[in-house]
Amino acid sequence: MDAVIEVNNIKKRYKKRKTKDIIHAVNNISFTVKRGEILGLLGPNGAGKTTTIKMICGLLTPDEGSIIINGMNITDHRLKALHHISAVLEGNRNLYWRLTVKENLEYFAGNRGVSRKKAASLINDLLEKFKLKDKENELVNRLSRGMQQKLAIAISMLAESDVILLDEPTLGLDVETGYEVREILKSIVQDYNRTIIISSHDMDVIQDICERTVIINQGTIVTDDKIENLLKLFEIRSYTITLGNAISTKQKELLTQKFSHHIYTSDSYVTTLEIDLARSEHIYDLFNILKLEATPVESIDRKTIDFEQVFMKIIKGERSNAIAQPS
Ligand SMILES: Nc1ncnc2c1ncn2[C@@H]1O[C@H](COP(=O)(O)OP(=O)(O)OP(=O)(O)O)[C@@H](O)[C@H]1O
Repeated sequence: MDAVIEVNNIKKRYKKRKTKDIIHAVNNISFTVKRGEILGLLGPNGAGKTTTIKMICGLLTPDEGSIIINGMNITDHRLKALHHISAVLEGNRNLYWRLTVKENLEYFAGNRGVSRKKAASLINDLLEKFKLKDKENELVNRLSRGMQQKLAIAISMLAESDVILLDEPTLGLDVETGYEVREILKSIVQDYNRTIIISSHDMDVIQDICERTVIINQGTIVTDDKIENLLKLFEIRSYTITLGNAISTKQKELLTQKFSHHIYTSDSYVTTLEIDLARSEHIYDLFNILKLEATPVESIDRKTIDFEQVFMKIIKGERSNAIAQPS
């Protein structure tokens, strides 16, 4: 496998200032990222995403474990390894607000050692690609948040590094600009063969642009899999069953004992049972409960499920044993 990044058993602890309590922000995380991949790093607030990203781009040093970039350990070959990484962490905060769009690009090109000759054509390409050409002479503090975010990502492209790390790149953007940023990120991977790690709370963005996701909760990985697989897995196990009549108290008790995640609704029009099965063969247990009172089954539908629901189920620990455990 052509791994650009290998994260091996990294740990990071913080000490709370007042109480001196230890927080295990990242607790033994391992994953790899292949060239040309867009990996989504997900997790609820405080899960450890930013700490992980900051360790990969060298802003924090892991307490334990190693990070290998293009075969180089960042502890042993810090400068060389970090040369392959660009990060957009707090978007517009890194820009020079009193310089124009073009001046910002020129400044950062010089800063990253791009020759003047090469910089001119590179900057022109980026202005075109990011649809910022007509704003090139505008001061950054006059730009919308979306334009500033696009400029921050364009700047991350100047160093021509293999990997781009993005923390919440669409946060606070309107729908149209958010969409434009997604398209730009996809094309960065396709046209420039870059690798992207993106952290976001926006599941639509993750579902749209990432093939694979690493989900972190309380400093550890709970899932590392293709988004497509996770959707399929949960869709297959989530059913909506319409029943011909209401079920008895005995049946309700058995359902609660057997299936921790189910919703039963019954009114004068319709009786339905929404149920998640940990294993597909558990459907037979359900049929046995229905058979007790000869409850007729009118229809069985697989529930359609979006990635946001999958994410919530995984975070709440409702994932089935069938989900691949991180190695
Ligand atoms: N400098 C710090 N000092 C002490 N604790 C910290 C520090 N930075 C982060 N933490 C704690 O470490 C844990 C992980 O934080 P981190 O910012 O990595 O999470 P996150 O997944 O990026 O969260 P969010 O989505 O809210 O940005 C949290 O409990 C956080 O409060």
